[in-house]
Amino acid sequence: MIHNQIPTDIHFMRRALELASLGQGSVSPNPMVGCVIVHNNRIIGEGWHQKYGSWHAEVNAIHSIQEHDLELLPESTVYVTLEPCTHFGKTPPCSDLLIEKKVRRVVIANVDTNPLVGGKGIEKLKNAGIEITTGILEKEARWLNRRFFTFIEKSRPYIILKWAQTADHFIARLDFNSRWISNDWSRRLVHKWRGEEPAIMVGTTTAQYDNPRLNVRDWTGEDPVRIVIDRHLRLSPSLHLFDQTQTTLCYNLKKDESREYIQYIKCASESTFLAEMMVDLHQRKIQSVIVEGGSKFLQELILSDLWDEVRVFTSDQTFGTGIAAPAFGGTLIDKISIKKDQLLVFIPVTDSYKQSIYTR
Ligand SMILES: NC(=O)C1=CN([C@@H]2O[C@H](COP(=O)(O)OP(=O)(O)OC[C@H]3O[C@@H](n4cnc5c(N)ncnc54)[C@H](OP(=O)(O)O)[C@@H]3O)[C@@H](O)[C@H]2O)C=CC1
Ligand SMILES: Nc1c(N[C@@H]2O[C@H](COP(=O)(O)O)[C@@H](O)[C@H]2O)[nH]c(=O)[nH]c1=O
Ligand SMILES: [Zn+2]
Repeated sequence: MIHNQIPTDIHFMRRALELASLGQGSVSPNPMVGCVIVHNNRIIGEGWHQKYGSWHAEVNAIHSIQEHDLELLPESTVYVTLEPCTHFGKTPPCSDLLIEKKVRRVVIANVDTNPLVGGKGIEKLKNAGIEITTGILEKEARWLNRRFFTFIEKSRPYIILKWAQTADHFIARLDFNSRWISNDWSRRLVHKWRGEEPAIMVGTTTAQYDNPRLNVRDWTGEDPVRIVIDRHLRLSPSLHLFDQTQTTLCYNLKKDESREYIQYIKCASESTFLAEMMVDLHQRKIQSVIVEGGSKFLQELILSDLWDEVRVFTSDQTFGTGIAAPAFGGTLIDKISIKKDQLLVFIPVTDSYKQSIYTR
């Protein structure tokens, strides 16, 4: 590659990433993918993967090209955030399409670690004589698709732990009342987040005392699948979680049972409970989950290294006494003030690829 091509490649890949991000919340368990087609520094086509099961980014980008520009394809560069696919999934392989259109060059951010694709797309394009560049904005693209890559590489959902704590680090009063620690604006942001993940999870005591709805009310977005831990089936069926307005999965040690909106999933033992739950969630293709407490359950996940992001709101209220917030160690990657609340975002210390984005 000619050295001075890199700033140009970064410029157009940034646009492709921007387009990819428009698929957030609609494409899971697929990755978000964006594509930009460029001829002589002019964008002639753009597209992104818009919905699970629908056309891939490359197809949408090619379809967006105006009739009179189609002849430019053999002299064009395709910027795509993920290696083009080679398999017949819900749509035909994108690598075949790019070969058929005889594009000159393909620039890729991430090689796909999906075993169905893994390097095969690049190989196929190269064999067809197409020039390939990889690794442009690789870390940024991996961060955007962190849910997808974690799901594929760790065979479990990407796990976001979220809680609100007082300035003296309590998540509830001693009588289990936690309404409300964070302010209206922070809680509205949480509703946006709920719409961004396919599933939301809480522990038994939280389900019992808060009787949460766990839906998206203060933002627009699809309601996530609700997941509750109730190992000994102590929860009352009259809770909102079981109101049949949305699917609820209940992981327990007692029974397997499937009803229209409620599925009880039995894990074999206490000691393997969390691991079994992860296997089951992976099988159900639940790519990510936001865990909204309580403290005990969050702590169990932290102790088992089952987390990828912590988002914690700290308000200016103090309780003096109460249920302590979970303890954890992580690397701070973001800090935002929301009126008087402070939102801090952490990732595990060991996640070097994510950290490198923030420490450059
Ligand atoms: N401020 C905030 O952001 C939030 C505050 N809250 C507050 O927190 C309080 C409840 O929190 P807390 O008392 O900590 O309870 P939790 O809601 O965390 O309930 C404890 C959970 O941990 C499970 N558990 C315990 N040990 C294990 C293990 N080894 N493996 C797997 N699971 C395990 C329990 O299972 P089981 O019981 O089935 O045995 C139960 O589901 C409420 O007052 C609520 O209002 C809740 C959420 C958020
Ligand atoms: N108290 C508290 C939170 N509590 C979380 O919100 C849940 C209630 O959800 P819903 O019934 O859908 O409104 C509750 O069970 C707990 O998980 N969240 C916050 O952002 N800030 C707060 O101060
Ligand atoms: Zn494809």
